[in-house]
Amino acid sequence: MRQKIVAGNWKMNNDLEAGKKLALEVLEKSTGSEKAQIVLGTPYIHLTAVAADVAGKNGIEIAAQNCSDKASGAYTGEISASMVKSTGANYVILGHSERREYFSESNELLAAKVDIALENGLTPIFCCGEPLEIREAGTMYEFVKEQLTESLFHLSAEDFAKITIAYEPIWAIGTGKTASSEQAQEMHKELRDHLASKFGQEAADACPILYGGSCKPGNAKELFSQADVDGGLIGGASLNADDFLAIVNAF
Ligand SMILES: O=C(CO)COP(=O)(O)O
Repeated sequence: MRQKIVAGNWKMNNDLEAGKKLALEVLEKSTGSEKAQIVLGTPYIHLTAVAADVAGKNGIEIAAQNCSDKASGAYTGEISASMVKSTGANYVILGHSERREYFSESNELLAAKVDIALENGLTPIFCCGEPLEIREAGTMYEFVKEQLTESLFHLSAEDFAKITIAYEPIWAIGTGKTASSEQAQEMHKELRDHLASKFGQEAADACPILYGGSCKPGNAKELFSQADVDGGLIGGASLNADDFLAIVNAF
């Protein structure tokens, strides 16, 4: 059976003290026997402290929200994959639509980020998803498949086996407008078939595909009951430990 994962993406929220408090609250309120892997995606500056406090406890894993496509050197303000790994984080969220939009991250750049994350032992949570106008034009499957093709299809079978995907329709992020469970399932199935066309059915069947976009305690169960929805990437609701754990426990 595919691994179930519920990952919080805190985005640019919480100063260090508030972040540590939130992570400790998630630890306290979790049991270690959740059916889904819990991942906390914190800002860079929180990684070291949060990893020291909670990484590996009750099985909780830590994620960065980005990393550089470069290994090291004169790139002021950047954080490398090896630096992320050295904090105790084992995951990195890559290609979030906010990074694609506000920081001009292209599919090609993201292919390089995926490579360097894998080289450094990080599990990429690779985000994809279409804007509203593409959904309305009805070309969303082609659009999202192309994101996967351009950023992931160069991978070896061995490296592809380490990838987690998060489908996040941009029109559902932070808007309170969730994709219906049917819309999520249809896209996830399309993406899994697309991955199977490149990596084979067995590899595609083993790849966790998470849903993100206004996923809340009230709709998580319905979304997670879909055959190809293997968990969630949670923004707003991950900033509250009770809400976040209610989503984790929707499995
Ligand atoms: O962007 C998201 C997670 O990466 C989703 O955010 P919301 O859950 O706040 O809609």
